[in-house]
Amino acid sequence: MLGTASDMGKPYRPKDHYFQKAKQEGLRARSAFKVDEILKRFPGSVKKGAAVLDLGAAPGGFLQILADAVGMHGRVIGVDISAIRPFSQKWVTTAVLDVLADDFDAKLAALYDGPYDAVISDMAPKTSGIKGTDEARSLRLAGKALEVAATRGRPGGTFVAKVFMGGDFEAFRDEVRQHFEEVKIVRPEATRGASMEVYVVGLRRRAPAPAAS
Ligand SMILES: C[S@@+](CC[C@H](N)C(=O)[O-])C[C@H]1O[C@@H](n2cnc3c(N)ncnc32)[C@H](O)[C@@H]1O
Repeated sequence: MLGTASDMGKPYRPKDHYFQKAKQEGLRARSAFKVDEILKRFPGSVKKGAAVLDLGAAPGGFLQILADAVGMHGRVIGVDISAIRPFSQKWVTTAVLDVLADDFDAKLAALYDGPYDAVISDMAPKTSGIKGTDEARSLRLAGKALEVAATRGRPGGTFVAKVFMGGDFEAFRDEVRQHFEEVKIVRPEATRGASMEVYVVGLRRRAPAPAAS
């Protein structure tokens, strides 16, 4: 994992401290620092040998951190509507997939059928500039990530999803609580100053209730 960064570039500056730092460290995106911070805050949330799904993974900053976190005996599956430059690590698989497409679940199962120890989403919609619309689109993506975690996540596993604050955010957090024993809201240091984004972290996925007979 990466060294701790305490000097933050909070106001929006496209080539800010984290941008420069990512470049120096050979990272594909400054967002790598966000997942790095989340993994450090919750030790054991992604362990060596784990199977991790990264939704909205392009260009691959999160994937670089996750690949190191799980190591060669783990699996990392990264999907995005944009293509992701391939990884040299054999345990990292990437694919172009739209999580909102009707055939997403089947295509994901064909890539790796799970179960996943962690489902992580950094998905963000194309922003319209209309606050309510962007919040609703963000929640739709996060809601899909939660659905995947609830169906393909291993009991005891981890969930992380980026969400724009506002709108039905609280209802979403409550929904995450139904599936995970502990829920935390994290705003990593590398988050840009004006951004409304936070990460909802679900720890220790509850075992699904047995089907009624
Ligand atoms: C902030 S970027 C992710 C950055 C990435 N975590 C990294 O570290 O490189 C958000 C991503 O969400 C993806 N995305 C948005 N809608 C999506 C969808 N319906 N299905 C899959 N990916 C989607 C975008 O294409 C974009 O690459």
